[in-house]
Amino acid sequence: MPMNPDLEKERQGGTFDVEQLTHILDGGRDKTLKRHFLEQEVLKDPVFRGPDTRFLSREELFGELLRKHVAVIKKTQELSIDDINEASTIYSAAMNNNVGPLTLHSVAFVAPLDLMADDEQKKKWLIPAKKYEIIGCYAQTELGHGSFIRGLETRADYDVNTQQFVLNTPTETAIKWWVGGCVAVGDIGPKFGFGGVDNGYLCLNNVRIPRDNLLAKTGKVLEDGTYVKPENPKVVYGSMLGIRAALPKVGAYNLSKAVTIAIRYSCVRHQSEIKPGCGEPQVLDYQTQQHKLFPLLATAYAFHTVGVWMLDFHSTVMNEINEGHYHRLAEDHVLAAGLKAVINWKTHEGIEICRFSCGGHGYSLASSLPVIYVNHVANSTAEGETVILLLQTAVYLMKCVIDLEQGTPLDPSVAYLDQSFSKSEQWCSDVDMHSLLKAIQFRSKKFTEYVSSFVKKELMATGNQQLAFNKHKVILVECAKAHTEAVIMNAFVTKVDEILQSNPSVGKVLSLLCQIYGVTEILAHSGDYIQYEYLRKIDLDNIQDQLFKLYTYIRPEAVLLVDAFDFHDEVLKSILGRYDGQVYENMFKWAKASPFNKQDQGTFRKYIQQLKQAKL
Ligand SMILES: CCCCCCC/C=C/C(=O)SCCNC(=O)CCNC(=O)[C@H](O)C(C)(C)COP(=O)(O)OP(=O)(O)OC[C@H]1O[C@@H](n2cnc3c(N)ncnc32)[C@H](O)[C@@H]1OP(=O)(O)O
Ligand SMILES: Cc1cc2nc3c(=O)[nH]c(=O)nc-3n(C[C@H](O)[C@H](O)[C@H](O)COP(=O)(O)OP(=O)(O)OC[C@H]3O[C@@H](n4cnc5c(N)ncnc54)[C@H](O)[C@@H]3O)c2cc1C
Repeated sequence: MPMNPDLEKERQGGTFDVEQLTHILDGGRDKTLKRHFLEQEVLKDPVFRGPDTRFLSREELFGELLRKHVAVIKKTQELSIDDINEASTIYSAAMNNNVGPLTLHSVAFVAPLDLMADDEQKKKWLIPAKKYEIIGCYAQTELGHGSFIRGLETRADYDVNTQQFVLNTPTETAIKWWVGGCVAVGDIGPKFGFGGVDNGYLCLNNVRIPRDNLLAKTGKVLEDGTYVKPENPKVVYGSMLGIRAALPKVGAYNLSKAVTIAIRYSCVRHQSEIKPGCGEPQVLDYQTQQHKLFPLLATAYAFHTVGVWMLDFHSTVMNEINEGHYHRLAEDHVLAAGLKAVINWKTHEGIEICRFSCGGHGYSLASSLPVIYVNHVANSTAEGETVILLLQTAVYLMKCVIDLEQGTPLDPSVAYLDQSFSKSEQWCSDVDMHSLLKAIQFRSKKFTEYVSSFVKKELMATGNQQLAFNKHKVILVECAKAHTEAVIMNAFVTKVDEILQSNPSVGKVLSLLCQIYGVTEILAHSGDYIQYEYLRKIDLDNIQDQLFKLYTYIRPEAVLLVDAFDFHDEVLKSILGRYDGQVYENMFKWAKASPFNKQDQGTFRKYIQQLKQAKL
């Protein structure tokens, strides 16, 4: 199909090599080539062809996705793929923006086995689980409790005579609920999205399991029922850490899809007139459309950068723990918690803004933006609800303030809390990314000190830490968000500095995005900067001008920056986001193909005719 002339023109501009940026995003040219190969292995294989999942009922969708997910597993085994990113490429190429039914098996069943099973148990369960010879799920949440793990009611009573645990869900609120991939007892019913996963319920009534079913690499129960505590009790929470550490990159992936769709479509869509008689401009030429989408484009790059960094950090900590070193578990936990919470929340807001920016066609499943949204938004609840996780990060920051007072060294990701910040010169409208980072770190430091003063006062008054925290949860959450933004901006600036050395033209365009991210974050909290006397009104006015100026620099690069995400049309599965920009013809073709247009529903005659007979 010929290229839409608008997109063709967009692709003639730009100041950087798109392919080189794709290689950077993938982690190198070889990884890009391998990704292309794996995508083609899926796209050319007829087993992955099937009905458009956007037209399917819940039951049909589950069946079709299970069929495809099994084919993904077979293809992954056939190609002997064990790299997580490569396996994800095969999965994403097949799933059409859905979550596959066996996802929980790999992310929530295999991972804890890897982390907490001893060698014997690994042989017995981990090896067959990795081969899908046994399928598992993660049944932690109950009807009555999800966030508050210490409130879970399920019982596991040890029967010393039979060396067994007797499992019971003694109350209705104890029923295991939301269990993804739980095909045992029942499905919890239709959901907002996640239609590909059969989230189930599980009632346990004197279910007996052998003593050695308790994963024994950390804690264990001896034959006489004695419980041997793990060296570090918190490692038991580690099974939730793995998914949380991966979800920032999942957020970046989903936001990258949404901005690709919205920016390409905004170049194809012409609407209204700026100068009468001079034709309808591309909607991306409106400053308001740029204000919706360019901060999100910058955010997608920022989230990808910090998502890759988080996964590397987590993998290093897990290797340390496997060797018995737990000193970085706390930092890993609060980084994963804060990044998972902030990134997934801002991503689902961003996907919605992308949908809105496509007008009516964004609301159609033809755009796939609703599909991407409803499947992504679960990530702000699943694997740790947003506020719950931010509170974890906030409590850690309160401890950092005490550590600072006591002269205890801080973890690297919070070292800036021990720095002094000063800004004397007036900001003009070309503030560099390092100065923006310093400002964001300054705000986080001041906010942490401010919140800590309230918590301390409350602690003095009540002597109860939980009460003190509970009274100030709103500002504790904001404090955790401020710190997480400092982590994100630091990762982005560090990566862009590195790229400026290796590939100046790519680095330069990314530094513009980094400035957009930083300026947007500062303007979103301008009151704090005035209150802490770090910025004056003139500074804020100047960086507002800077933001609009940055939009003019990014405008000619925008399509190339989303092309660099390199989503194959079959992976993006969006008519608005097609690489060739041939939207209208394909929208009409897609609509005509809808089953709703295929068979005469018969309902018209059945009901409307009655009205006519009723002599209106
Ligand atoms: C492609 C997308 C796929 C997505 C699939 C999604 C599938 C979804 C699966 C699920 O949803 S599984 C269920 C997830 N459930 C949760 O996340 C529950 C959230 N709640 C908790 O984690 C805990 O209740 C809590 C909020 C952490 C509270 O724990 P607790 O009541 O024990 O009190 P605290 O004092 O806060 O914590 C004790 C101690 O432990 C440290 N800690 C807590 N969590 C972790 C962890 N994950 N890793 C390491 N350390 C942890 C915490 O910092 C405290 O340390 P100290 O302060 O005592 O030093
Ligand atoms: C798509 C999806 C898939 C899932 N898959 C699984 C799975 O496979 N296995 C599994 O075990 N679970 C699963 N879950 C459950 C998930 O882990 C829980 O929903 C999540 O942990 C939130 O707990 P909750 O539902 O009890 O919400 P609640 O904790 O009841 O939250 C309700 C509200 O109360 C607030 N709140 C709660 N506690 C506090 C507090 N201490 N301070 C301040 N505010 C508070 C929360 O912020 C929230 O606004 C899944 C959930 C979803 C949506």
